[in-house]
Amino acid sequence: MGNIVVSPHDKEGQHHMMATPTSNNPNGGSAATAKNKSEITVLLLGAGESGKSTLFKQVQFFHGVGITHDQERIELIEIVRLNVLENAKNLVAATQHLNIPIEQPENRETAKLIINSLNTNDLEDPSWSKRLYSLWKDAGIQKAYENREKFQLYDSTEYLFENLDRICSDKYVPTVVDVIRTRTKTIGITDMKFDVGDGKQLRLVDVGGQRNERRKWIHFFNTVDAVVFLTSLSEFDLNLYEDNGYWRVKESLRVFNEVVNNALFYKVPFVLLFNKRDLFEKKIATKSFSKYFSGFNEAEEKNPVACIEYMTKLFLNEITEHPLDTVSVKTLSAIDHDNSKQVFEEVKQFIMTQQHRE
Ligand SMILES: Nc1nc2c(ncn2[C@@H]2O[C@H](COP(=O)(O)OP(=O)(O)OP(=O)(O)O)[C@@H](O)[C@H]2O)c(=O)[nH]1
Ligand SMILES: [Mg+2]
Repeated sequence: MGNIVVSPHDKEGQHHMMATPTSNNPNGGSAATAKNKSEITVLLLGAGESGKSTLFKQVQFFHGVGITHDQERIELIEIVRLNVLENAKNLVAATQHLNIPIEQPENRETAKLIINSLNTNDLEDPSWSKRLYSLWKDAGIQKAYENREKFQLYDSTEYLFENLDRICSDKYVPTVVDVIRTRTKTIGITDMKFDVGDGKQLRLVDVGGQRNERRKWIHFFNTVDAVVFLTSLSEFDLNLYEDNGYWRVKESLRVFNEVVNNALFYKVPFVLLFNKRDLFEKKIATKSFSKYFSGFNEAEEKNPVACIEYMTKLFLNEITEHPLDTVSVKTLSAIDHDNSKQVFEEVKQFIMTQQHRE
């Protein structure tokens, strides 16, 4: 894999980690306006929190793009600590909504400060590591955490609380894993380019997946050479962040249907990535999968392969207008560096092979 040029074109400046601007064009450089034969544009699509940016960051990392500037480090520290605070706030709020008492008096004090006044600067203090960890271990907070399908909580909550020692140190430097585990909803678009041989470059485009971000997708549809659609396997018991009464799986199927059957994508190589396999396998060990899918055989609900086969059929049934021989289905655990590398390599090979067929 040769040179890499990374160009974040994030109009609203929300998601620009570890990248060096190469263009000021808010539409995303030349490929967005004039199709360049030597450039293969691959669009990452999917609903919010499906893992698009996580995969994008992994691709950046395995192309050698690291955290290079002090300013980026400062921004990342802020993002990681903000994730800690948001998770802590959501957990405390959940104890109130679910009527679960926080057991220890000192943890109740910490909870009050979290809701009323704590900010990210306060977290640059090891005493907060102890206080937040004690709160995390409180029986009341743990009970709320066990019921996390009833409210909104980031997937990396446990990871962040288990790493408070580092995160609340004044010497804290975010690691690659911290960056992969941290959530920032994407607003606008981010892209990167890298050589893929034969004098071609692959341009990977990450967009925001939440409802109000999706109207921006259409701007790319004319220029896309392949689509990678992510959906989270572990969202079967969750509702949307932006609409707490709407089932995430239903949303994901709906968006998939709209995209895969779009006339502009007819014959465009299409990859369906079932992400968060790690979380999914943990979840089905303790939660009933069949409760959410009336057509699924309850006797099979602890078997991940059977569950994934079922999900695959569910998604493939949505395809009415797209030739099935240009669709590939894979599973992924985007927080796993090696798995991401292997799966992305397979995705790339699939797209390149499809390109040669044209
Ligand atoms: N455990 C686990 N967590 C994951 C996986 N993929 C992503 N995550 C986490 O899920 C959260 C959301 O991932 P993002 O990559 O931000 O999701 P997105 O699709 O870009 O979301 P939007 O930008 O809102 O569209 C992050 O905290 C990630 O660390 C996975 O395979 N396993
Ligand atoms: Mg994103």
